[in-house]
Amino acid sequence: MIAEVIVDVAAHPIDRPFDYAIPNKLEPLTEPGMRVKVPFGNRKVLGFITNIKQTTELDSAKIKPIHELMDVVPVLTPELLELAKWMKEKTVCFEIDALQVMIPAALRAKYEKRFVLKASLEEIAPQLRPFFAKRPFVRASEAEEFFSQLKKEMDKGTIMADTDISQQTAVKKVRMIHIADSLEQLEAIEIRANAKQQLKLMEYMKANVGRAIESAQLQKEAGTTLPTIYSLVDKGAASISNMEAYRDPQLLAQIEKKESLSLTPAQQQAFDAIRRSLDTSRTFLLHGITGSGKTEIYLQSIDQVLKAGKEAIMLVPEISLTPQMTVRFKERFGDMVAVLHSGLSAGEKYDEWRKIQRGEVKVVVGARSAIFAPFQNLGLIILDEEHESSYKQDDSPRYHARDVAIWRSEFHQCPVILGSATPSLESYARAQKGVYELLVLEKRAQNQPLPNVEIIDMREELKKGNRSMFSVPLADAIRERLEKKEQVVLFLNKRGYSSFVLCRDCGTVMQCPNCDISLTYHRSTEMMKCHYCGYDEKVPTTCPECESQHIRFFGTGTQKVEEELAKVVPEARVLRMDVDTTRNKGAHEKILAAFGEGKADILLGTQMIAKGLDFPNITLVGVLSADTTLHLPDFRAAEKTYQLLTQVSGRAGRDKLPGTVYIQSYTPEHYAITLAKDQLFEPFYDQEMAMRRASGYPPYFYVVNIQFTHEDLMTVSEYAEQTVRYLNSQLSPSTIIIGPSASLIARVNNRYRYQCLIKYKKEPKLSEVLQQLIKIYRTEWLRKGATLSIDMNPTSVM
Ligand SMILES: Nc1ncnc2c1ncn2[C@@H]1O[C@H](COP(=O)(O)OP(=O)(O)OP(=O)(O)O)[C@@H](O)[C@H]1O
Ligand SMILES: [Zn+2]
Repeated sequence: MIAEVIVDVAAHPIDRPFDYAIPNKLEPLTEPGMRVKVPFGNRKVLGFITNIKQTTELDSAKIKPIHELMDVVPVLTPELLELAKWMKEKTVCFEIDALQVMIPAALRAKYEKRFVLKASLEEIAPQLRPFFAKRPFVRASEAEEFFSQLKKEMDKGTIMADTDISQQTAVKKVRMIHIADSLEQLEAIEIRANAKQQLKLMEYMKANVGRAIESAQLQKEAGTTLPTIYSLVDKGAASISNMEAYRDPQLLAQIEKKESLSLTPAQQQAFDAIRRSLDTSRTFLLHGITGSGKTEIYLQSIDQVLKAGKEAIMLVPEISLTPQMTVRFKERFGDMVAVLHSGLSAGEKYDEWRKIQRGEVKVVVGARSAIFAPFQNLGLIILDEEHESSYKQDDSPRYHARDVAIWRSEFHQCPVILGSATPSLESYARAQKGVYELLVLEKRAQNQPLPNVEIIDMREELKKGNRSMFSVPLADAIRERLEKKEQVVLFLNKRGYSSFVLCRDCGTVMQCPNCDISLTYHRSTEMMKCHYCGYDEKVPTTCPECESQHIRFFGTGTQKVEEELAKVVPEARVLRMDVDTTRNKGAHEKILAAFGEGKADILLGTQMIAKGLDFPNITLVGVLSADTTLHLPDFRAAEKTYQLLTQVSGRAGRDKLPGTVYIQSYTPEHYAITLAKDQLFEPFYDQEMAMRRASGYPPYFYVVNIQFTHEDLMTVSEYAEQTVRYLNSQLSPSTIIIGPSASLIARVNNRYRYQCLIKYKKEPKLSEVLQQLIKIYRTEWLRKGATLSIDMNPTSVM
């Protein structure tokens, strides 16, 4: 038998499976979807079996055997293997990348450098012998000190360098103690009268005949120690076994079950439409204003699916959204829910994934990659906040979870729900055309009014002499809420700029030496850091250009806002939520829980607090600067600004207390801001669509972004130019090719970046042309140190 294997070798010019012989003894065990270790060139690499067949066209004498089967049960279902082929085609990626992204990191290939002994122990240098005494190989990390000696041995041929796949043992094991089944058996055991500890444990065991208990738990309950347990085990009072266990990622210990709410008429109508279509691959766009009760519709739809014996995937955009959402799902579905997001450790993710694979859970709540949950009987897929750009992966495979969801829904004949208060233009346009079915919730769940939104012209504030980042009305409103013991959310739209270090005398801004970007100032460590390559250095005391001592940080990071805020309302208790304060595991949950319990008056944060928060006591939301996303050189700038403002405004007045929002802006007349004021989505949609039509951007045109990098500026621009010439000669005349031009950040990590853009309406040859381009790249440019990335339907073109 022959296995077709997709190997983990990225640089190969042609992306295709390779044939390997299945050794006889492995034959009955081998199935498609399993991981294997196979020889490739003079290395061993990881691969995935995608097919098993009887014959090969290759010379059977030359065909190499599979080295090792790495799974007992396939990690990929036939459906996912098929999906990978589709992703390769649609996103122009390597099939191996598509396969790897579908499984938890713990199962992905990890290669380990090591040194293998090729002679007898006596033949190598004495200092090296202890290393090889135990095993015939040594890991590179273990022998760092002896590298020069190892090199000498390698020259002699007594030791060889090698890489191997390290199999991670990610399964957690716990020690179980099984107390003997019969009381007689226990009573027959003799214990010396002075062995107090053993006697005490024996009493416990007699009261718990036949029980199996985790060792740690037993030690706690019986007030005993492991040696004592072992001595009774030796006497035959109990037996020990190791049992596989799951890590529990839930910081939220006890969650009580909650019943479903009775739906409002509007919710009922949307729910009925979904319920009627549970056996079809229909896509719904649930457009409901903030606080309109979309989540309740998700929950009740999933309930229907579970009753029909099927499974559901619930996607949320970011980890910060997950805690509240997770709680709501656990309240409703208890142990049926697995959670998958980037805040979990690799082991925790692997455990959650195994629960899905084994059918022990029926629902998964997770971020983007949870779309690959290996359910086999899917009944519903939901994308909450479907407009979020985090649903698109920004490195290979550059897939969009929405596209994958729709592919899987066709495979399983089940519906997809795309939910949002601010749908993406693409989705809304499809709903207008009838490709998606539009469901609308126009009112908040309990008829609460939308918050009253005020736009504040910061230019006027400046004219009045207010140089602070808080306008007078916002500062007054904050004070008023503090008096009434209500809560405030302050939102800093930080994307696109942050604090940098500037010399006030000569104007020099501290730049990263490797990238064309300024360094970001980190107050807690007094360091300046490059967010692109990780370079960091201490803030200098004098300017490196003019030696002035007036070198300061500039800009508005959250820390700076926090300081200013303390001047406005010194008595306020403030919680800050940004990249810095959420670095530790579980930090999101803790901050949000503290705020929910009223332990702070003000929650100050970046993008991560803009959506999902559902706290009854928030009555004021302040947006410190609405403009930062608006002026980014990107065709989605207005859309993103509108979405953000709507989302963040929606955090106010969700319960009984009415909400107010202040949006501060230097361009208050921009339509993205004026229309966000009243959450007027349709007018915004119409206006933005007109802009997109005029400038030839999605959803009127499809866009492909092609980016090159190279250490040498001339080389990279040369490749980009060749590409543009090639595209022009191949693609149809109605297709527009823009560029080549240097990217917005023209150099990262000492590599120059160039890009070009394809805009097309219909381009039957596109896939073929791009494949050809990739082939040129892989056979020529790659060897000369270039990288090429192709992004189909990019979320941004910066
Ligand atoms: N049928 C209902 N009866 C009573 N309360 C409801 C009902 N549906 C939803 N709610 C409540 O209304 C609030 C808002 O609902 P939910 O969070 O589901 O809205 P959403 O549309 O998902 O909001 P957003 O998009 O702003 O996050 C919640 O506190 C929820 O418990
Ligand atoms: Zn850098």
